Amino acid sequence: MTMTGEMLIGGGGVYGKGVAFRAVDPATGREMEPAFGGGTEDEVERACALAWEAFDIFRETGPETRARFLETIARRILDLGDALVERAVAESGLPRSRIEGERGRTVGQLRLFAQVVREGGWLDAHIDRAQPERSPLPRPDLRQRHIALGPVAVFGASNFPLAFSVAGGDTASALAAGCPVVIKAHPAHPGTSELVGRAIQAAVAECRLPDGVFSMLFDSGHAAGTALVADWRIKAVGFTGSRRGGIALMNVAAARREPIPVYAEMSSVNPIFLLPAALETRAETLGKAFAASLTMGAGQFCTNPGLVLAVDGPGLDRFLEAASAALRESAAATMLTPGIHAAYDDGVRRLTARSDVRTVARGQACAGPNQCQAALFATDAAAFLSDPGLQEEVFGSASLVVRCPEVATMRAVAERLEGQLTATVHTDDADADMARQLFPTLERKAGRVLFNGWPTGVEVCHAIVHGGPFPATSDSRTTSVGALAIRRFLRPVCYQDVPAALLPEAVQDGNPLNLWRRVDGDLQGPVGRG
Ligand SMILES: NC(=O)C1=CN([C@@H]2O[C@H](COP(=O)(O)OP(=O)(O)OC[C@H]3O[C@@H](n4cnc5c(N)ncnc54)[C@H](OP(=O)(O)O)[C@@H]3O)[C@@H](O)[C@H]2O)C=CC1
Ligand SMILES: O=C(O)CCC(=O)C(=O)O
Repeated sequence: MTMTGEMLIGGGGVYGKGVAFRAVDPATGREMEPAFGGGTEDEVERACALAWEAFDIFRETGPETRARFLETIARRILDLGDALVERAVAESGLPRSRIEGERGRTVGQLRLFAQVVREGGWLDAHIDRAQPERSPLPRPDLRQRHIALGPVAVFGASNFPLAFSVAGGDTASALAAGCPVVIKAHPAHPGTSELVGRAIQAAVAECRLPDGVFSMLFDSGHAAGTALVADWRIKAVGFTGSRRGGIALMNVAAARREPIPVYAEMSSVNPIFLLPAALETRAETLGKAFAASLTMGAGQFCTNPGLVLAVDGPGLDRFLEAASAALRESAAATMLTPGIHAAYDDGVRRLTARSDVRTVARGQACAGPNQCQAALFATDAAAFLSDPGLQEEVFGSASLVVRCPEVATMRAVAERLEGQLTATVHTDDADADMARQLFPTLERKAGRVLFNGWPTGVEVCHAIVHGGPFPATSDSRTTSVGALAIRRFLRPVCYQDVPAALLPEAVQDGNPLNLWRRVDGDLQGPVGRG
């Protein structure tokens, strides 16, 4: 498949009339062909009009049709073969093995949502039958199911060119819910986006769905993305990126005549709590494993361990020695874009310049453009508690260790943290009481609490939560990874005394979709699915 630089509007390709841009290979700093035409409000208008036209038909497609559509997208992404992998490697600077793994995750995610759609639990069907004889008032017939919210705008993320981009988790979950998707591709990987977008477009045609189910826009500035979120036909937004970008889009969504939900995953430093007995027994192992988690993918994960809390003492010293030794050995790695690299260097410079922060170790020096040289810093709890600026994420392989005088201070620091995607505790048996005391705070602060592991690497499954209180996300009630993500794009509708002939299948008397349903308060299983 050749790249044209076109946006995909419904079934067609349109070369944008806005400012054109090219992808940059961050490993060489060189621009790549072709040039991609930036979108204008005309293309946003057309994509939204088509999505709206497609909405009523798409949301009422049966579970089997929608599941097959998701599986067809997965197959067509795999059919792109090496061309996709090579382009994604060149545009992101990420190693081939990582991109191949990410492709597997993307395809697995689409297939997981196919399974979720078929199973039907997302419809959450309830029936409370009429009680005409009830006194003092009769009860009407009431039935409830969930329906798709409407067309969804998805902003592709820079740091996952496949799994959080054009066919990533936001797109898969929105399509699974029955929402057409208009994606604003990330300008860091437009070629990868076009290839994947064309695979989705071909899947739409193969499954004979309306063209407007999927469109993809480019934007070389913020105008098209802003117009997309402001368009009345868009009913929700999925975003992964910076706090500034996420908040800007939340403000656009909130200022509309009809405000809409924005599910933005933004900023997290993912605190690691090293409890005393764990440090005592395995400080060296912890230090080495921490450095591996910190430097994975040049630290360009929102789950990167950017903050470490421990009680000051010999255990922490041993941890720092081991982590520093591993970091000093770590090669500098290419970052995703020149902009992300510049932001990283700025953040490191800011910390280095502070008198209350000590530079503990740096990774190997940069050997090419846009490289991340890992950095480990330390401060004390008093300094950390007195300056909220020390909580700010430095996106990349940088982390700050906070030395606490006692365990109670670790709790005090935990209480002052902003919302997080993850919180991790390293414990041994002798730490059990302290872990129990910390636990309620961590549950309040984070979407995922982990013990004796590292936060990088998110499992795509039913139980995962990749979310958390602000600023980790804009809405802590849900997740952007895993099966539960479909809920973001659904809303309940109640049908009161609606004639049988008009009732949707999910709440018809004969249970034609063979669902689990709650009928008059009792959970009833589908035939043959016990
Ligand atoms: N926590 C996390 O998961 C991640 C955090 N980041 C952070 O974000 C920084 C920049 O990376 P990037 O991925 O480009 O994230 P951004 O938030 O800058 O951009 C993400 C997407 O949103 C668009 N966008 C940003 N601001 C606006 C706005 N005001 N109005 C309309 N659209 C907007 C961007 O368009 P355009 O590119 O045209 O500006 C891009 O398509 C990193 O240095 C890092 O700090 C990045 C990735 C993941
Ligand atoms: O660590 C992961 O697998 C997911 C991380 C993520 O969502 C992100 O970095 O944006």
